[in-house]
Amino acid sequence: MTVDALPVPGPLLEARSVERSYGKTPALRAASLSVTAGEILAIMGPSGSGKSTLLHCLAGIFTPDAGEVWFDGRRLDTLSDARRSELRRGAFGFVFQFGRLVPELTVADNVALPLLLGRTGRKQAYQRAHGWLRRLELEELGERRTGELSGGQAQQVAIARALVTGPKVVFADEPTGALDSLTGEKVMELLVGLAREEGTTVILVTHEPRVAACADREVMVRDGRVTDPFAGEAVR
Ligand SMILES: Nc1ncnc2c1ncn2[C@@H]1O[C@H](COP(=O)(O)OP(=O)(O)OP(=O)(O)O)[C@@H](O)[C@H]1O
Repeated sequence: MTVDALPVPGPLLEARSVERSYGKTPALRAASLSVTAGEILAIMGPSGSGKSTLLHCLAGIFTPDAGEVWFDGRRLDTLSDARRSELRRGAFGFVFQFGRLVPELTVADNVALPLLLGRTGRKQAYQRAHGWLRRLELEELGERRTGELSGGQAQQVAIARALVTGPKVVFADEPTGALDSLTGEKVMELLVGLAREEGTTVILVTHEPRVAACADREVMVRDGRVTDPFAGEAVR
């Protein structure tokens, strides 16, 4: 065992005293958080408190200025950019507020894309993409351009794209933020239902208590620190 290896089982993903600033603006101050495999966690907190920055650090998109991030028994923040990108492609899926689908591509292309960017062959990538679209009852949209979708349809396609690689963790940053509340609820039910079926961990940033209520656990970020909203104390 190397110094940078944790015994397994342990937390699947963990931030340890993570600090991160934008220039002189501190966004995270000793933020600590740990998530177990299969858990659905909601991160809440006021605007500007550091939620998105924490999500980006956990996902290995940002590297912390100080502190550590561990994933599946390995130190994530000290990996090279190339290794972190590879790990993100294979083990993580992402759902963003506005779907962020590629408008020049069809729905099926968008869902197949994470596989095509990895090492999956074209035929298999499209088979899997169509399989997910069937599962979501969206198959008839496969050849449409994403600009022709409603907001709710676009988020469902984004969920298919996030899950198509069979990720261990899905990061969702305000996934219902651009939707009306009924559509948002349906999108959340879909995401949570599929994650539970697949055993996928979900880390969800949201402002909406109703969305957070779908999670197994809620934490609050305030002034760059993670707290338990019920205990009002820092989370270990
Ligand atoms: N690119 C950036 N450049 C400078 N400051 C930034 C940048 N991104 C975020 N910040 C600042 O860092 C702090 C935390 O921002 P972050 O986006 O993580 O908060 P948040 O809780 O996700 O906010 P919101 O709920 O409004 O999306 C804020 O003070 C914000 O103004």
